Amino acid sequence: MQQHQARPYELNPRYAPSGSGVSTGWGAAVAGLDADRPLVLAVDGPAALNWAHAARQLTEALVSLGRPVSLLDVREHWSRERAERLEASGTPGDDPFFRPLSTASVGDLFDAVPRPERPEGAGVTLVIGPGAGLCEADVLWYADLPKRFAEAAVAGGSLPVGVNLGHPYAHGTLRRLFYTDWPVCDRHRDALAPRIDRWIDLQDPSSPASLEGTAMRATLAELARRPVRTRPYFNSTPWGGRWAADELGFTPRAGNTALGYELIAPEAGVLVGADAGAQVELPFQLLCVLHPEDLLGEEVSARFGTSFPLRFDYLDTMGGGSLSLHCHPREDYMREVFGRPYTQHETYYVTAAEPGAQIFLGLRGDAETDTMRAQVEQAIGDGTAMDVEAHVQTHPAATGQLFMIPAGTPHASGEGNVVLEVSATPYLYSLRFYDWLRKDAAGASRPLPYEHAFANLDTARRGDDVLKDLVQQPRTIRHGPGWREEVLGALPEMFYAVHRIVIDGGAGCHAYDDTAGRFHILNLASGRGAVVETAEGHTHHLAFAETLTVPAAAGAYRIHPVGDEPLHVVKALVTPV
Ligand SMILES: O=P(O)(O)OC[C@H]1O[C@](O)(CO)[C@@H](O)[C@@H]1O
Repeated sequence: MQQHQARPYELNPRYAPSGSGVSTGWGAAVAGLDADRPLVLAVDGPAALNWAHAARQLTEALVSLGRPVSLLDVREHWSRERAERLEASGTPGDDPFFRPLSTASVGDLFDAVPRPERPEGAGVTLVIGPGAGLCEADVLWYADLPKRFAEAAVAGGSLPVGVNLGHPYAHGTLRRLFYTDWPVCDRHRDALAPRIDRWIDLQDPSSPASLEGTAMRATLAELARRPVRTRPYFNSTPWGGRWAADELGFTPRAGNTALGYELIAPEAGVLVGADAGAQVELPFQLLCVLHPEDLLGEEVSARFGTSFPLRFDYLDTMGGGSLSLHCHPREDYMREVFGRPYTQHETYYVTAAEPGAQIFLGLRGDAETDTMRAQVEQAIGDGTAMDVEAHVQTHPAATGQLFMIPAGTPHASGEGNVVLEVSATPYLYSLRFYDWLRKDAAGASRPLPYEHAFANLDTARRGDDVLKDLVQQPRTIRHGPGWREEVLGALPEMFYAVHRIVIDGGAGCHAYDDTAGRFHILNLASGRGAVVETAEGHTHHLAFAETLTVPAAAGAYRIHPVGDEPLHVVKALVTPV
């Protein structure tokens, strides 16, 4: 194996496309169209995108080639009444926080899908907007804006991007975005994926980057069989810290680095291209949709379909505050009330901690729910601080310790921590009890859906059982010369386990593993660098704090340390039933 040098955390992991390369500009995209015949060109994509700007630019590019354009904006054909009915009903209509996941489709927006007129000569009928791909067209393009842009635009009330599906000109809401637009638009995109002729990334609207559909699918087919890293980013929250800015080089938009999206599959993207000037960000989800068995493995995909079930993210509270005290929905509540097939079990692995830092986890033996509820309501009512430690246990945040957080367990990371969350994928269901009386600049608190929280609070596991069940000690399950694999945490009610591969370091020392037909996720939690080398000969460098997916199809692999230092590699996998 070739020698690797340690390198810093890579903010933009990028993979070469298979087949044709990434082009930039509308001119390059339209140059690939068949010039000799009239065309109906459909450009589909998510609701939160500057469609008017894209249509203008694309029209100009076509006209400059001497092609007359007539525009059909499918958003003008959406029915208002139908748009109202996209949201699922189920949770009480006035639940201000959550909605069950919508099971509607983009097609439900139309009384009848419009029929584009066939142009003549060199003419192009340009059909744009979410649902354009349902129209009869000669060519199908998909224009995308990664979800973080939609969330920022909706949260910041900025038009024209910050809208909801079905309401193209009005300010959108996050509730509608998360629980209706995203599931509906994602299903639509996934259904189109096998026949998209060009993927267009509109992160830089003045210079769209695009990749031919065949090259996109060939690239995804390759990546589904070899180790791959998604593009990480951090958001900012009232509790965010500064570790990711100081140590990893992130530049947060709003002052702090809080939740680090290492691998949150529904929002994650894979960068494909030669360099930052010519790259497209493809949804990681497309790997699951197009290659579920290669990526997830046969058994896991039979169980979870095309949903990638595990999530790795950071909670950075170094120099920040404590997370809200919250819990997550229990399995049946998640299914019945929120319409998700599996729930938000979590674990916290402490990557780094300041002296004295704590994790809040589990009820005290003497906690009384009625008193806890009274204090939660008083905090909301008159701003009296809740005595959190009278109800919830605190544990020292020791580096390398894993805390298990099955659904229903009250928890929070305290200030002064870098927590690697190794969790089930759902991530939008923080049922908050208490948020430390924090207010934003406008004097508003974050949502406190405490009725949902109490409905899900596990009051049975408390006192000593919390330490016994949820703060487990490592158990070695495999070892070799200079390395061992430990189970850090597993519980019967959780469908995944968290392991750690410890490599002592030194010349020639490496660990070996095998996906055995189920994907692994690896994170270098300690050490300067590692190289993952698969049996097929693919190698992937992993620097400190980076997260890597090893697809099921990768099979056997080795982990080599870079340099002589010992390594800790956190590994998660779905456990066999
Ligand atoms: O509600 P808070 O304080 O922002 O907590 C962050 C939330 O983000 C997560 O880390 C991921 O969804 C949850 O564990 C937690 O509920």
